Amino acid sequence: MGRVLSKTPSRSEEVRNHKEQSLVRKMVQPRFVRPSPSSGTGESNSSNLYVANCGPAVGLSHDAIGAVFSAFGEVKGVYPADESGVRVIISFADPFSAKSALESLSGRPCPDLDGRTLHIRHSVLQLPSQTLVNECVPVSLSGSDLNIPGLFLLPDFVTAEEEQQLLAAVDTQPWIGLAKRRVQHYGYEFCYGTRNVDTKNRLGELPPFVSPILQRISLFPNLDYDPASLKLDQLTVNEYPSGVGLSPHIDTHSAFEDCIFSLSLAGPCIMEFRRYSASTWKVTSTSTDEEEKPDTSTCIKKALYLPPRSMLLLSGEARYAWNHYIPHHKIDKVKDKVIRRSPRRVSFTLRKTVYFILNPLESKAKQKLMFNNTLLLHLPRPIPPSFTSCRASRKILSKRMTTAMDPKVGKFESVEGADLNSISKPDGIRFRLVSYNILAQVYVKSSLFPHSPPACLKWKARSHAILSVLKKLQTDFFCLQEVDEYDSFYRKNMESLGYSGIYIQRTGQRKRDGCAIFFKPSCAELVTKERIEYNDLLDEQKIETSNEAKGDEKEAKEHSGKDSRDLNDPQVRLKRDCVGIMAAFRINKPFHHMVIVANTHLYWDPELADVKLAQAKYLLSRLAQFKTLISDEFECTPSLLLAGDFNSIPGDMVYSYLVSGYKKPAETIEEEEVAPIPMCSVYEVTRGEPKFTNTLDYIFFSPSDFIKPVSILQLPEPESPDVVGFLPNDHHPSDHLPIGAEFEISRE
Ligand SMILES: O=C(O)CCC(=O)C(=O)O
Ligand SMILES: [Fe+2]
Repeated sequence: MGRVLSKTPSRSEEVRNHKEQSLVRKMVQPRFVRPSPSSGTGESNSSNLYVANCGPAVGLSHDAIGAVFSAFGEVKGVYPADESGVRVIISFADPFSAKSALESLSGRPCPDLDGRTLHIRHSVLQLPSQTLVNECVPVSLSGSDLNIPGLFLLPDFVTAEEEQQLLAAVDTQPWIGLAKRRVQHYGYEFCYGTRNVDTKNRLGELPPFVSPILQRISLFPNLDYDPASLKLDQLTVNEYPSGVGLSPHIDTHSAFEDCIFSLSLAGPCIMEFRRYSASTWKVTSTSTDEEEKPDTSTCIKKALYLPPRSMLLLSGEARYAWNHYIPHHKIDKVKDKVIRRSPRRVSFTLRKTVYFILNPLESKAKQKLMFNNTLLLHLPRPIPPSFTSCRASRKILSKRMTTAMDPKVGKFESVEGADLNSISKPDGIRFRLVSYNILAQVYVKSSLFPHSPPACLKWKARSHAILSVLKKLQTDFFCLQEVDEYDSFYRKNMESLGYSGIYIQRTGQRKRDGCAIFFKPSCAELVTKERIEYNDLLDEQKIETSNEAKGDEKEAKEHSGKDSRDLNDPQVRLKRDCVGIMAAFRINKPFHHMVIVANTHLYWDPELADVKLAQAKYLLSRLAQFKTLISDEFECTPSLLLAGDFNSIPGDMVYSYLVSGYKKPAETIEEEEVAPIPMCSVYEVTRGEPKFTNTLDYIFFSPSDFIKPVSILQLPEPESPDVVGFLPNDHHPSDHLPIGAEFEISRE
């Protein structure tokens, strides 16, 4: 009788099995895709997650990602979600593991994945009928036939011999593998995760083999552009195998100047162009660089045949108003001919990077330069005594009141027909947002508020009065600052008023208040959120040292309320523990619309105006990135609201910076100071900024054709009896008053 063979595989068998399994895994990759923009977080009983903002293109291998997710259950596979290299599908063995991974990891930085903030949704299974249909757009053979201003195509820009030399040159260089194509970067690396260039890392001069092309470009006919656009310093070489295309996109506005040149080599392709109707392109052009997936009914499409050796120039309208893309086809129809794509097409895309000196995300060296310049140029300005909500400047007497608290709130007053013109749409979405610094109890000491009635400073009376104000305001969103006792008091009480909340506490140990956004789930569904910590502006290695120093200075600070350490040290100066929070909400009725709401509290001290400015810049850079992510992931144009206590008055550097993206170029301060997103203050564009106490708090919104403020919360006149003297008082439980606005969103 034969022996029963052992079932335990040998080591070599194990290795082979593993290899076979990975092969099988690759071959049978399930067709899971990202959920459609209208399906919210996807199918919540799915075992598959769609994870954005991580992948090989940002240096995170599928194995590393799988290891992090396997902490929540058995991971059956990690697959690219698309060709971007920054989105993956995680396939769990069961839906419970998927759900708990989503709940634990989504919307917060993941320390084991380079601190990237993951955006996770349940994935959906793609049905076979949804596979790509080859839509036909008539293909033009010449650039001028397309009739797109700023687009030029020059055939035979290089000779066949030069083409071979260029291909040979890049083939000696290492390729970076993306999901479906390979790339090389010269000058600066283009980072697919952020859709930006890493200006910290100059890779060097452009290689000598492109010099003849650069020379020839300078002789390009029709060139009448700003010479800055033509000092090309970035080259991306793309290699597409047959059938592989490129998704619709507009090259990143904030990363690249106007003129973009693309040389086709080795094989032809069809490049398609699409844009929204003329009335909307201005709006999208001001946003950062999103992949646009518009409603096809309002979109014009054109197609151009790019023969090998031709050079394409996209500039002006062609560069900013039209998305360009290469359909993923193996066969293209050009006029009446059927053209098979060659096994390989290589393109050289040449661009000029934009250099932002004051971008706080740039190199620390530049930050310090900015820092010193600002210090030299900007003298601290005292807050005028009329702005009484700045605690440090409160010196005037008020009458004492001892009666029980009787909170008062203003009414929403219509501003339709005010500066913003359009007529109200009957089927628009309307919602209200209130911003309110509720004054953390930790700051409420009678020594700091000597003129307020002592009874109204007590936590119990004040907290209940605040709740009563919030209840009376009946708004859809609250952006609250200086929220302490979030878990023990506000969250629960707001829940019983029908609100859900998200919260970020200040960093550091000393001050325990933070920023909260409360929203009505009946109005808006929370999709994803991100934390903003302004201590990110610090040079990380040095934080340790400053922390050590902290203990010694603690006592001194407590007495003065100020930081007695060396404020010339940027590490000390920038470490203010201030925070913000931003979130994307989906409003479902009467139609789907995504709204991004950000809430923050910037540093208070007028003497540290440069620090506040650095915080404001960091805030807008994060908001712009978040907006790009949301537009891209949810295929939408979100509206953008930013509220908070900015501790700045109109005309301050912070205020001027925040609205600089909206002003006409002639009005902007200096070119490098322009904010990456257009923002304007809702009070300013309607009734004017309030004359009174709240001139530190603002609600900004990003103007577009489809959002307009329809009412604002009235503020009392300075002489109104309920505000005469000092806040807090019996009618106002904080030293700030709530500000608010109602917005109307019309269908895009
Ligand atoms: O391959 C091409 O010709 C276009 C490449 C492109 O659009 C890009 O790199 O942004
Ligand atoms: Fe492009």
